[in-house]
Amino acid sequence: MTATSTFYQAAQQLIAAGCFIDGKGWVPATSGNFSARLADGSIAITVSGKHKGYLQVDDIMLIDSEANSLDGKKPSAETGLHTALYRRFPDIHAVLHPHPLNAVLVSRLFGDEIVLENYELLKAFRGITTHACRVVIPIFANDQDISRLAAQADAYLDAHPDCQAYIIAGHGLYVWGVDVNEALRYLEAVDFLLACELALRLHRAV
Ligand SMILES: CSCCC(=O)C(=O)COP(=O)(O)O
Ligand SMILES: [Zn+2]
Repeated sequence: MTATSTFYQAAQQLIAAGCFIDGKGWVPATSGNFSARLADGSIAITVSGKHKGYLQVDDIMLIDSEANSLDGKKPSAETGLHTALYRRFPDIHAVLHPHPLNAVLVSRLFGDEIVLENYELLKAFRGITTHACRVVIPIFANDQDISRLAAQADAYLDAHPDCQAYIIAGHGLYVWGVDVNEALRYLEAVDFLLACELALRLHRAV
């Protein structure tokens, strides 16, 4: 397969992911960004400022592993968070960052993490084979300085290498996977589980 067709294939996957994610209402008002790492180590990523539900091939661009544009286009403002995840996890090939309502609400109501336990849907995560386990999703303070935000995530991931998603407070969610489909599965699972925790919190409050 040529480098071009690999890019085209990745772009099609990100476009389809954007349609699906937008259908769920998870990328309002041009929010969010998506990327896929190609076989040669370059990264297909959404151009900054595009509506992620209406992406065209032209709205996906190519960067190197250091976040340098390879085609003159302007990558996502949050590119540094994507490249930091690809550097850390050699096996992942997709990073999805939506702004789902449930993740934003959780970040307002819970502290610096949310603990998910005893849910069958936890088996959506790679390596989890039983509901009887504990998955922690950290909540980081938002920061307009993406290098500082990446350092915050890196410090956490150093200590918690099995972490599969994080929330940025008042902002959104990051998930990653071996491919776009796995990252999408994690996104759907996390959103469902956050909705469960929010409903429980509401139920206990009344
Ligand atoms: C309009 S949302 C503010 C920026 C943001 O958080 C985001 O996810 C989209 O930024 P991008 O540069 O990737 O379009
Ligand atoms: Zn964002």
